[in-house]
Amino acid sequence: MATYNTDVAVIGAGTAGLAAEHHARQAGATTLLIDPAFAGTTCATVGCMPSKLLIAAADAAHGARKARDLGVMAEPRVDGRAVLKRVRRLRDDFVRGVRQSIDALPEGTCLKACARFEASGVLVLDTGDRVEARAVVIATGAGPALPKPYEAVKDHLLTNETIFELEDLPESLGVIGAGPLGLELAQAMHRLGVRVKVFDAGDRLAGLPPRASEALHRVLTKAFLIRLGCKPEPSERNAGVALTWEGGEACFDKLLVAAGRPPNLSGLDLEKAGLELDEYGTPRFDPGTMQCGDAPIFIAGDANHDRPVLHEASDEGTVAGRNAAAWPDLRRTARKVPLSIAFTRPEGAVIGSIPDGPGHVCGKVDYGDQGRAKVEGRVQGLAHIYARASDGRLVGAALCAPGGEHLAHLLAWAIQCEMTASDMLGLPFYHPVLEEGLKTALRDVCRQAGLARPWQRNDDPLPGSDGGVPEG
Ligand SMILES: Cc1cc2nc3c(=O)[nH]c(=O)nc-3n(C[C@H](O)[C@H](O)[C@H](O)COP(=O)(O)OP(=O)(O)OC[C@H]3O[C@@H](n4cnc5c(N)ncnc54)[C@H](O)[C@@H]3O)c2cc1C
Ligand SMILES: NC(=O)c1ccc[n+]([C@@H]2O[C@H](COP(=O)([O-])OP(=O)(O)OC[C@H]3O[C@@H](n4cnc5c(N)ncnc54)[C@H](O)[C@@H]3O)[C@@H](O)[C@H]2O)c1
Repeated sequence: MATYNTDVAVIGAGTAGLAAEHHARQAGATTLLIDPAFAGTTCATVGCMPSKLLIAAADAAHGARKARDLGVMAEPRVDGRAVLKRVRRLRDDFVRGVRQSIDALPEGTCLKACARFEASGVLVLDTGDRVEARAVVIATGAGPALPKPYEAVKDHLLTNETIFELEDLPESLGVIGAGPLGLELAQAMHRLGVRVKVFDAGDRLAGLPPRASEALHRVLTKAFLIRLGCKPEPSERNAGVALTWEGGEACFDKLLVAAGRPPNLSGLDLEKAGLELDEYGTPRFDPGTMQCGDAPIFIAGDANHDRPVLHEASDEGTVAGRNAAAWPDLRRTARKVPLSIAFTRPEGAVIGSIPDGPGHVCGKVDYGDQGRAKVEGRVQGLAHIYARASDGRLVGAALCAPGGEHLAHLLAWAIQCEMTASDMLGLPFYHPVLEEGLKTALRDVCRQAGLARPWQRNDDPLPGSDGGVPEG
């Protein structure tokens, strides 16, 4: 049994943990990085990358099928084994890249073990070794929730940790959870020819505000069933699994459980670290420094359940690592504008803050009537842009729109640059592009906020450019 001494111990070698270790070392600290597997990050192995690879195949199948609307006849034949083989092959390339960066860490940095706290700066490992550290970064990520009723049908369940290992596509798939994870994979599977139905206990899709969620619901339910406000009961049925709900029943080969990803904190014995926990058992922390209370303990990435997306895990790890190394000399960061994107088609996105109540205006555009969207045969969705009524300063937006992943970035950047709707209208908009749709919503903001539009620009609608203003 060894006792290791270090300046900074990082628990978890995912995106947040790797960033924390790197930046603590850059700041001059000695470091130890502890992980039971060093398998690669969630993003590369079972998250962002394999899901987007599956979506890429689904886009290809859908594009071929839709081509006939443009007068091009094609009938796709989906080879499920080949699709999944490509997903894994390219996924493994991404994972190899992560593993190479782990292999390149200075010798002795990595400890292959599961860690838990014995005291504030003391960790015990499941190898029996101990680590004593001046500061600790918790970067243990999150894992799939398994609601109790689903334990009885375990053999038929898939999660994001197993779905990409399938050798072939199932014939049918029930999806529990209409968050980004459930919806992205449900739509991809549907487009690849799998019979899909989605169930969610809540009333929103992909965490979107009501109007954007309704718009996405309208589009997606043209293709497959989505039941909201529904917690079906699972049971074994022949070689598959049945879901029963009030007034209905359906059988599936497999169920994908996408019911959220709570942080991996339960095995850490956080109470021994003396941390104050919130009602979910997550340490209270300062999002400007990532410090937990006033302890020399920092928490980053999905483990803190604050902004569980990749770019935030990376940034939070950077701040946590730097501050752990310099503790008690902490540096505070201003957070980026919140940005989350669900890669459904059309994409759903929430940017900044969605205000509720007076003091704000909401400019709207209907992508059902937008020039470039018509050209592409993608006339679906909307964008709502929120701004302060007093000066038109942009504060947030919700989208369900073709090209939404790009529109969302433009809006996030404009909000972070503290632009007004008029400022944004003053920027170049090429023609004919999906971005032109945003001009309708920005003009709508200017009108409602009594804001002058740039005098030297013609921002009136061009034929076949802007979308219409939706009612309501
Ligand atoms: C299917 C899916 C798709 C996604 N798509 C996107 C997307 O398109 N865009 C986006 O921005 N985000 C996406 N995300 C979210 C993104 O993947 C996560 O926010 C990000 O990977 C979190 O990184 P992390 O470092 O916090 O956790 P992880 O990468 O999960 O790392 C946590 C590490 O901690 C280790 N660990 C756990 N407990 C212990 C312990 N006790 N001791 C030692 N080590 C421990 C684990 O082994 C693991 O290596 C997706 C997630 C999923 C599941
Ligand atoms: N594009 C992206 O950025 C992306 C994609 C996939 C996943 N992710 C991340 O992965 C994490 C997990 O995603 P998620 O979609 O699973 O989480 P989520 O929490 O966003 O959604 C889970 C959904 O499951 C529903 N649910 C929970 N228990 C249920 C039950 N018993 N029956 C029916 N419905 C139930 C909830 O109402 C909720 O809508 C999130 O942190 C997300 O940010 C991100």
